[in-house]
Amino acid sequence: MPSLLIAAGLLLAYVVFFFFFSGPRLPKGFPIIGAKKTDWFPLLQATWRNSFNIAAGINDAYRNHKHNAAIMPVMGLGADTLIMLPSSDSKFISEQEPKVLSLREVIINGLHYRYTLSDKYILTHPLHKKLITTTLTNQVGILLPELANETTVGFESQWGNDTEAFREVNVWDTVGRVIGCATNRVFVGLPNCRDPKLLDAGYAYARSLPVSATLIGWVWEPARPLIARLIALRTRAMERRFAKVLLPEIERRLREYDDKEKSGSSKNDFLQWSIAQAKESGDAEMWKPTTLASRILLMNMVSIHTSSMTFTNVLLDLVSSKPEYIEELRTEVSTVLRESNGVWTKATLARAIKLDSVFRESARLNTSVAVGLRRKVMVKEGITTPSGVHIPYGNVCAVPSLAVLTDETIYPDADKFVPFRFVDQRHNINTGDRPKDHVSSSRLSFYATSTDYLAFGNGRQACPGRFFAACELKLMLAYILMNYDLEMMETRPKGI
Ligand code: HEM
Repeated sequence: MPSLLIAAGLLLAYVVFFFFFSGPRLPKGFPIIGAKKTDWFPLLQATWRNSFNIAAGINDAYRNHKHNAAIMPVMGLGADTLIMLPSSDSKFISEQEPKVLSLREVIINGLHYRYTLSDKYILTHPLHKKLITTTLTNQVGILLPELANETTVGFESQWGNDTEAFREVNVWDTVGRVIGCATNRVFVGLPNCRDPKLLDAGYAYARSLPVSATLIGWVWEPARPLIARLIALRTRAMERRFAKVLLPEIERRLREYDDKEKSGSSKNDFLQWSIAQAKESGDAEMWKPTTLASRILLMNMVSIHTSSMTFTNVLLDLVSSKPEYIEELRTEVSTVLRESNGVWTKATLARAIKLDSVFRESARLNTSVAVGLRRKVMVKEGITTPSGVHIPYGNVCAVPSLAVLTDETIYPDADKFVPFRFVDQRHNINTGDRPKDHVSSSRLSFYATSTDYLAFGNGRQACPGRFFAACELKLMLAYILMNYDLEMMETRPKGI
């Protein structure tokens, strides 16, 4: 009995410490989303409710606190407690530089990279972001044939090429595999991109990381250096496994780079660009083989799950809609391809506006970014937003993006999948005798962000990989449409 009492006392002390004394100073007087008047521990009980039904919390924030801020306690979003701002503050947040409001700090803290990633250098020197925005985005057109080849090889192996009988496939698993190979074709090239050991380790790391990070988040901070390391053992083992497969290739390329420095390498992939970038920086830490391997692992982390989720959703939306939509898409794809002699180029993809709209619409309805524009306040004096909210240093703010993306006043029939919604909007911009407004029209393409469309975030810290992702995913869907018959489903499987 006494030991039970001691355990209960310790638990209570922990809960009180965790929720009332840990973390940054919260602004006072704000309503708590998810709390009820009858709650004994409003913050604690609201955390529980919000974490298990985040959509309800977000919709509550949007409906009931449209013009004022509220506190949203929730586990696992990069902070124990978010300051949910009215969406009218989205523009202001989007415009802030990382040294004022930082997304990276949210990611690093949320995923507890201090314990879950061995190489800290890539966190303090996130040069991969520059490579994504510049080299990767510029090279996408040149890399399309390789992506197309990997798509064909991937689907033939995952879905087969039986022309007689339908076969049931697990979309998430098979698509994840194809995307893993195609993306790594661009990251590390052949033959490593098809190495199941590399793909499995990258995948396992991405799966175990959020679990480890969530568990670490529950550990009392002073005890973390010890306990967190134990929790992260599996995640770190996956990181080592990934590096083990890639290290021989990295070391070979580093030797080749030094030999051929004057003549240049024949490889055109992310690893090669990272080596060149590291060597140009003159900082030997940057070209340590393990640092380069961790950078590629991080790239796998940020790209493959997001892209697989987006693609799985688009496919499920289409097969649960109308066969006419699929036919319209097939007609568009075959027309644009015929016009470019059967070769995919950036321009060919840009002409497939129905294909583009389907992705934008599906990502709107099924966004994985329920809480958008998460940013940590980095300035000691805190920030004051245009809506008049003052957020002290160290807090994490956000906006209810899921609710914005399904707001009837912005997107009529918001709960419905309307695949060509953005094609119609583009036509409305360019009807009549007015000169064609290509700029406004392109603002409705899949990768375009705005305060009303936060599937890729928005502003200075929006997803840098979205141009690449959009090209890769559209190419893959076009392939499926032209090479497979899809059996329609009566009910759209629920996203979990
Ligand atoms: C459909 C697929 C994808 C989706 C839905 C997606 C979504 C996002 C979102 C919502 C953010 C946060 C932006 C913000 O808060 O303003 C983000 C950040 C990021 N994304 Fe993506 N992403 C995708 C694919 C990719 C790919 C393919 C890459 C790499 C090639 C990538 C690299 C990154 C990086 C590095 C960041 C962090 C940016 C920073 O630290 O400032 N993403 N992504």
